[in-house]
Amino acid sequence: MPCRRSRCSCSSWSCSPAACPSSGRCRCAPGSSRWPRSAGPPSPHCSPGRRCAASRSCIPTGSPSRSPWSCWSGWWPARPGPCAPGPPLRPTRVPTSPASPVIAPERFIGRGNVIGCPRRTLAARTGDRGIVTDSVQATGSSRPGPGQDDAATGPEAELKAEQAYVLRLYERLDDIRRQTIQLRDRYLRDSDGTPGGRVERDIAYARHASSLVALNAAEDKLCFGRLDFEDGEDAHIGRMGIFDDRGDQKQLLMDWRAPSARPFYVATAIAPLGVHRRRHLRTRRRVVESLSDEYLQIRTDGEAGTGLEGGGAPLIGEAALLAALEAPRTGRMGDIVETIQAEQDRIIRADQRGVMVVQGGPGTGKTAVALHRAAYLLYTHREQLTHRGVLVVGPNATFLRYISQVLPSLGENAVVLSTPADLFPGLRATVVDEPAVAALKGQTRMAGVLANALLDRQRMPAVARKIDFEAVPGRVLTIDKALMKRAQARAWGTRAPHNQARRVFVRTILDGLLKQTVEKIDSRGVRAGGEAGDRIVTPEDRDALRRELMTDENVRDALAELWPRLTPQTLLADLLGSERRLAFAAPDHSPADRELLSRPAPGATPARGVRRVWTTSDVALLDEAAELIGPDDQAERDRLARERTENTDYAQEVMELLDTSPDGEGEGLAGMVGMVSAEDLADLQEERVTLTSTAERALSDREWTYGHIIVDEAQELSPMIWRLLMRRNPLRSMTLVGDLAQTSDPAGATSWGRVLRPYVRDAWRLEPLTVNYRTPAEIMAVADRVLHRIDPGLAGPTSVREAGVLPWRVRAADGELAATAARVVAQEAASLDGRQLAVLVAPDDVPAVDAAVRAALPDLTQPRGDDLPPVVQVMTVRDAKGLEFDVVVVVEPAAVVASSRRGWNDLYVALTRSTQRLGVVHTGDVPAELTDLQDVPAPS
Ligand SMILES: Nc1ncnc2c1ncn2[C@@H]1O[C@H](COP(=O)(O)OP(=O)(O)OP(=O)(O)O)[C@@H](O)[C@H]1O
Repeated sequence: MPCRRSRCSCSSWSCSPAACPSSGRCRCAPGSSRWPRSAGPPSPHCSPGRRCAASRSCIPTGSPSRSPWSCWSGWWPARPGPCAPGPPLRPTRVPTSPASPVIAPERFIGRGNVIGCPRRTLAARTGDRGIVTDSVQATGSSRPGPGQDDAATGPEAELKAEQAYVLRLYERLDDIRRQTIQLRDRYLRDSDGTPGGRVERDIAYARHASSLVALNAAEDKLCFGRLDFEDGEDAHIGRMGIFDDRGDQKQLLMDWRAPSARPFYVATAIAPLGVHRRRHLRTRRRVVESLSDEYLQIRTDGEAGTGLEGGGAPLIGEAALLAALEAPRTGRMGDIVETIQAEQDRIIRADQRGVMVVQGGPGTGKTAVALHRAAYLLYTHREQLTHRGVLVVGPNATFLRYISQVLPSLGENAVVLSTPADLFPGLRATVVDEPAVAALKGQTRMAGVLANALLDRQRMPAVARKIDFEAVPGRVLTIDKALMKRAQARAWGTRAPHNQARRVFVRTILDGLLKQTVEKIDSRGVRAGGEAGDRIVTPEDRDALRRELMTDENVRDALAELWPRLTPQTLLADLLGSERRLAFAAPDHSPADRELLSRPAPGATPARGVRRVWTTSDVALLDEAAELIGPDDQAERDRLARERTENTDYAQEVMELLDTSPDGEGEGLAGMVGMVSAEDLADLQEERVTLTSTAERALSDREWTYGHIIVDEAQELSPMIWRLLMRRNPLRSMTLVGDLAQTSDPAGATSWGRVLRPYVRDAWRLEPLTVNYRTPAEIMAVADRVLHRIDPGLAGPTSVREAGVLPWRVRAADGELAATAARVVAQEAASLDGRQLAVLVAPDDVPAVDAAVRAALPDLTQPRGDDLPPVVQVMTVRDAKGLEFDVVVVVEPAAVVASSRRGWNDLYVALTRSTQRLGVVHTGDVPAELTDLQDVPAPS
């Protein structure tokens, strides 16, 4: 029998008042005697007949395409098991000791000459030995053009030979481009005009147009490497595969993602993989500017000679790598396809199945690796992934703009980029909750709160509901408690989400009301002298009565009251806006927490007619609510009907316009009038709509499931957002990149195991990144002290290079913080030469510092063309997440630390954004970790 305690949210068939805990609220606990054993009506907390392995209670999710049940903290596990406690909260840094099994066995083995590098890598400075590098740079006179004399010898000859080869590649690229354009245009011309032909034409056109985009993307740095093998073979490596169109159709250029190109990124002198020489080509447009060679044999004849015991990181293509790292930042991230390092390559090419976590400190290339992995997976599993799409989630819109060029530059456009806040179609949440509210809304128990909120809307009143219905004798119909309960039980029995289950609820109530109506009419007939058992109401009358009941306003009102049709927005807005509903749905939250939940975000004033301004933390709640409620089919049908009418009306207008237009330009179309109906034209319009790209369809469909999901800054996501993402990827093919030491979101992660266990148990793999490519060693030494403050057990990544400049600090007089910061920034800006500078401040200091810096540097604080950010920007650390700048000035670090619960993590992030120079401006004391920064006087 169902639980009958008045405030019990369990509704389980196996709970009886006697078995209910004395708390007054019955909770089915896994394995307890109250845990239901036989199938009964679904309850928001119990899953019939099964034990939950991962949580104390479970809720139905109801989407037929997915697992029908999910735990509060994840999906219903495939196999039942015992509840397991999570791992300790303490962030666990990946081991960096040589004994670690996760570190590649190859060790770095030195280098020879590096020409044109202003500074040497730390590994070079420590005198490592092994791979021998030679570089050749083109002089103005040595750059050969087509048909130029090739008589030079030695390095110059090499350069000329490469130039000739590269020109040949570009010729082929031009050929392929021409052919693609011809094909594309032929499809346009030759379409047979039938609806099928038009669809075929559009698909072919889209395919060739996208190939053309990829071909154009390959134009810059088409070829960047070459491998010479010990057996005398060689291969050029580049952005795409190119084959000769003559003779034996030999491969001229190998796509960097092809398996055979792998030695370019991982071969070392210890494991040369058959490679004798690795060559990096630096090109500008179609001109080869320089070459640098690494010989992967161990020398025995000189200083750089033998021995494998060098220290430092296993760098590949050091000259090219250093050139890339020393280059000024542009405000947009670039690809690293020429200089991917071995530990990064391993991650990029890893099996797409399962969940892989890439944990690495600042600047270790997590973002770069994640994006190159997307390109690699699309190349390797093109069919599957273009169809289902790849989703890349980044922390905010600024970050997405920052990385937006990387995949297009690799020729890949079929990727959906989104912030967590944009993952609920049709909603653009920009308002941010207070940290305490965001932390609460991010907790998994909010799933239970929403399930309770829904249950609240499905509760039946304690008294019968009377309905005024004209067609029945006495004009009154009654929905009594028994009928309500029967309808409720049948609706629950469908295990469908709320809106779908409503159909069954409504049908049951209507059946009951119809029965009453018929009985009343029949019994009136008996009273009027008929025989008992006579049927006055014919089957046709029954149908008519049913229709009347369905359309009767009073009946509809009663149904809407008993089992309302809901949207996620109404459910959540009603919940957060009502003390009573919150008290019912969140009984385990303290009154103070419930008050926080109901609090509108600071500065968020709803517009007229809008009940609530949605915040970024509401997105996951809305998605969860949508999962419980299910789509409102009726609303969708109404929308489609409305769209259809609009399209037909529009088409009708076009037809009328053509009919009256004078002959001339529109003649062809005007001639069609009379042959084509407005409906046909409307069909054409709808056809166009269905041909939108995978990315567009995926973004507009909440139930879309992606082939692979990549999450950057994954440590920032709340448990509720993880639930949303897992629903978008039931196959659990995911790459998550992040750094637990950089978590700043109050609801963010402190342990990967804790995040993932509810969804995949322990079946996820950890890949570490250990080398910092961004932050110079001098700055990292300071950041490491802050990291030690966060957790003495953590070790930061090893910087790959020094910048040659020590970090410094300037003390400002009291009340002079903003003005001094502006003077410091102006002084730095004088030598910026187009490089990027960021001023990172605590949120409260942004207005004053921003105003002072803008006043001092009005030109440099304006956005540039091509959607590029200003050269000088003032921002919070949170907004700078994932970004990097040539110069960083941190203003009042103590305020950064004090401004949030994870202030030390924020300071760590702030200190590690710079690629060259770091300065600190402060009034009060700096944190002890920064006291030994070089003290310099304030500029006047
Ligand atoms: N193999 C490489 N070759 C050239 N540049 C690289 C390489 N790896 C990383 N970089 C560069 O190092 C910088 C830092 O990379 P990225 O932003 O991906 O690091 P991250 O680990 O995501 O950093 P954070 O966690 O601090 O945001 C970028 O400019 C990137 O282009």
